[in-house]
Amino acid sequence: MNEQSLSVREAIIGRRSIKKFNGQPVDRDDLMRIIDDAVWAPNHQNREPWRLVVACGKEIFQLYKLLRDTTIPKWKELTDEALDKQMQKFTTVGAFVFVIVPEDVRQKQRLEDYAAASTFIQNIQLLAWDYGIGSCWKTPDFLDAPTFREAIGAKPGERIISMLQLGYFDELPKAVERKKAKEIVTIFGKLDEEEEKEV
Ligand SMILES: Cc1cc2nc3c(=O)[nH]c(=O)nc-3n(C[C@H](O)[C@H](O)[C@H](O)COP(=O)(O)O)c2cc1C
Repeated sequence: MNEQSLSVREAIIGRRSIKKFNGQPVDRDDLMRIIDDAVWAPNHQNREPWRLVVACGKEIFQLYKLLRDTTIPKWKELTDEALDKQMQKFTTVGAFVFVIVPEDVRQKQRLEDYAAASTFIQNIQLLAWDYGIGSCWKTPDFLDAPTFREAIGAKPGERIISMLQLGYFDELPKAVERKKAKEIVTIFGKLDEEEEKEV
């Protein structure tokens, strides 16, 4: 159960993508609570354009097999040790969340739905962070592979937009500096210096 309570600012600034997990499982009830809160994301016309396929708890072992077959096609030729090593990037993850979005044929709606689902995913990441759970939004090419889509249960007209990995970690990665507001903001209507002198 969550005892922490970060401010929104602390969660936004402090969250980092975790790419190295320590193998501790994520409790499914915690994950379901996080998802129940994350759905309060902005979304146009309340379409709630997302559904999730989650692998957490003992079902995660089924997903490992799928990830093995998908990413290491010649796995049978490897020693157990070599296979374990290659699989570590998956087997140390505490939970996987595949986020599936409808691909509306209308471009505006499709973009809106992708944007809304992105805010939903960030909600999951920030809420998880508050539980002490790290995450990384991953978009490997295999998310679009027909065999993988079928195994996950993505239907025609749906897109898997994220393999969200969640789990516990021992090391906090260093943040890469972000641009400051003054580097990315143009004040609309602001006179340039020459014009200001003339006024
Ligand atoms: C749409 C999207 C796709 C991403 N795909 C990957 C990915 O495939 N592999 C990966 O390691 N990180 C991926 N990331 C995570 C970024 O690498 C990470 O957010 C970025 O390095 C900034 O680090 P931070 O999240 O710790 O601030 C993705 C992030 C987003 C938003």
